[in-house]
Amino acid sequence: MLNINGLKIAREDKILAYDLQLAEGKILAIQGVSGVGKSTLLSAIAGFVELLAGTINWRGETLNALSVEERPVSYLFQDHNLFEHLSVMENLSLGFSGGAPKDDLIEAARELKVLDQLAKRPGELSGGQRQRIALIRTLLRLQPLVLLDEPFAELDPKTRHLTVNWVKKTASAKGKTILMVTHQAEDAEQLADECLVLGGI
Ligand SMILES: Nc1ncnc2c1ncn2[C@@H]1O[C@H](COP(=O)(O)OP(=O)(O)OP(=O)(O)O)[C@@H](O)[C@H]1O
Repeated sequence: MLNINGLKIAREDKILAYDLQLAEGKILAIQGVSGVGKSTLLSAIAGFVELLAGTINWRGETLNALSVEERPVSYLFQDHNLFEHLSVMENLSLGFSGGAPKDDLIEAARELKVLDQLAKRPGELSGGQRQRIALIRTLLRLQPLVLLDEPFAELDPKTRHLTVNWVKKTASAKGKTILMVTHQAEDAEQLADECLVLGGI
C-alpha cells in the first residue's frame, strides 16, 4: 500500500496538498489542469521536493527520511532523462543493481519496435522512440513503485496503443504499483485501475 497522508508542499504563492491511498499492484492515473501539481506529487514521492507537512508511506514504512537513491522508486520524467554521451543500449542498462537484465531489455525493445535504435545515441532518435526507451528502462528496473510523467505524450495513436498494452502487461507480470500523470482520458481508461483528479473535476 502507498499511503500519502496530509502532504503539503509550498510552491510559489500557494500550498499544494495531497492525500491518497493506492493498493500494491494497482495503476493510478493522475489528471488535472496544467499547474495543479501533478508532476510535483511524483517529485515528492521520488524525494526531490521539500515537504512542509505529511507522510509518504510505502508498505507501512515512511519514505520521508530516505534519500532519492534509497527510495523504492523508478521515475520517468517528462523530459525522458536519457544521457547523450551514452548509446541507447547503455542508457537502457543504467540503474540496475546486480546487472541489467539484457535479454528482457532487448525483448522489450523488440516489442516496442525500437530494436534497431539500440546502437545509436539518444539524440539520433525521434521523440517517440526516446520515450519508449525511457519507458522500458523505468518499467524494468527492480523498484516496485513506478512514477510515469506523461509517458505516452509523443506517440502516434497506433504506437500509443502498442505501448499502453506493453505497460499493462509488464506492470502485471512484475507486480508494479504505478502512478501515471496523463492528459489523455483514453490512457487512463485503458490502463488505470483508479483515477485521481487534482484540483477537482
Ligand atoms: N521546481 C519548482 N519550484 C517552484 N515551483 C515550481 C517548481 N516546479 C513547479 N512549480 C510550480 O508548482 C505548481 C505545480 O507545478 P507542476 O509541474 O506540479 O504542475 P502539473 O500539474 O504537473 O502541470 P503540467 O500539466 O503543466 O505539467 C505550478 O504553479 C508550478 O509553476
